[in-house]
Amino acid sequence: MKFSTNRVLVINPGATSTKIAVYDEEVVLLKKTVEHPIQSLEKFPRLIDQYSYRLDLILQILKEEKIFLETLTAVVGRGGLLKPLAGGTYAVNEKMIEDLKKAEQGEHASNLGAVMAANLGKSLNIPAFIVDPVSVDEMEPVARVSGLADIKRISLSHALNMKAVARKVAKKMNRRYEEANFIVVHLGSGVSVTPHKKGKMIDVNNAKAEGPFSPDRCGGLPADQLVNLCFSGKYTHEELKKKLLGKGGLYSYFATTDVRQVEAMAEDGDVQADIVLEALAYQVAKEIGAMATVLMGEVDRIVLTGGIAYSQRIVADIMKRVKFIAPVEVVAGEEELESLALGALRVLRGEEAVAQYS
Ligand SMILES: Nc1ncnc2c1ncn2[C@@H]1O[C@H](COP(=O)(O)OP(=O)(O)OP(=O)(O)O)[C@@H](O)[C@H]1O
Ligand SMILES: CCCC(=O)O
Repeated sequence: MKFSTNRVLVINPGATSTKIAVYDEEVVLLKKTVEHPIQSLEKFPRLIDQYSYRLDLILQILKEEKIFLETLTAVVGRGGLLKPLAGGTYAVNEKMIEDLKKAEQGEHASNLGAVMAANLGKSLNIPAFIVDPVSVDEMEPVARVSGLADIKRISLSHALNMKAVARKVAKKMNRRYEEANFIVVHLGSGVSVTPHKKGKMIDVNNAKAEGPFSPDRCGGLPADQLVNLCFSGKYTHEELKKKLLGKGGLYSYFATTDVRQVEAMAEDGDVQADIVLEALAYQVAKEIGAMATVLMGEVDRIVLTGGIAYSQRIVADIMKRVKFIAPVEVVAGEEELESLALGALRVLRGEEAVAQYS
């Protein structure tokens, strides 16, 4: 029997875990994180091959929690590395699944979200969606120019959390997201700094390759020295890619991606830990300054979000450098499950038109 209210299953696959939730309208019925030990994942040659393994675990949890599949009215998954597309809630379709399976834009755990949602949606005969995937691209033409004709700047970011948080802050200000200007900074394992101009992310540091360094990524590097490193013979192509993305940033200095551990080292008198932490905040602040020029100084709020926004030290270090630009709002942590549910609900309630991927 279907519920008269909307009951939405939310699936957010991450690198080493799958987070799921069930919402009855905006009320959380279930929230769970299933950890995937590295040994369970490494037997799959490609990320997409993990699909049945992860889906079976989700179905098992729903069974244990006595949430019957026939009571679901929609399913929403995190969207992955699709073709560049505008923000919004998208119906999952064949073309999307084809592109994600081919992973032409790259492998990312979130690529599994739409695939799992599609399968469940089809078998239960309910709509399946994704919301604001990593490849949301609302950049203005001028932002795409890199400075080398062979290379075009691309938009890969924590769009889902940043757009949801910006909507939340706009609501608190009694404004519509589409009517205000924000600089939103996601401070997670990766860092995204985005100017949102009246509801559009008109520029962004590609969180996989540019901007500030992060706990596990190097961010933008001096090009000349990077080229020398590439041809030094010390690393294969794969090794270097992993070094820059996964073993870069804080990890490259301290063999940990945990900001709290590096903070503890700094408190114990480790001078390098102290400087590198300050540099993280310094680089983020510098990027915020750059994005303020993108918005020509018309910034209603700077918003800091993501796990590192729990760090009083880093937040204070960023704030002291950027508070002259606009008031700073801190929304620590991420609310990706809620953001996915709300995106699906906006469409189910007819508040937003569903977008089509082609
Ligand atoms: N209380 C805290 N103080 C300082 N740092 C923290 C705190 N809690 C979490 N972090 C840091 O936040 C980072 C992880 O953030 P988050 O959970 O948003 O990232 P993620 O989900 O792993 O990756 P991403 O957000 O890039 O998709 C880690 O470096 C962690 O050490
Ligand atoms: C590439 C931005 C998204 C992520 O790092 O998870």
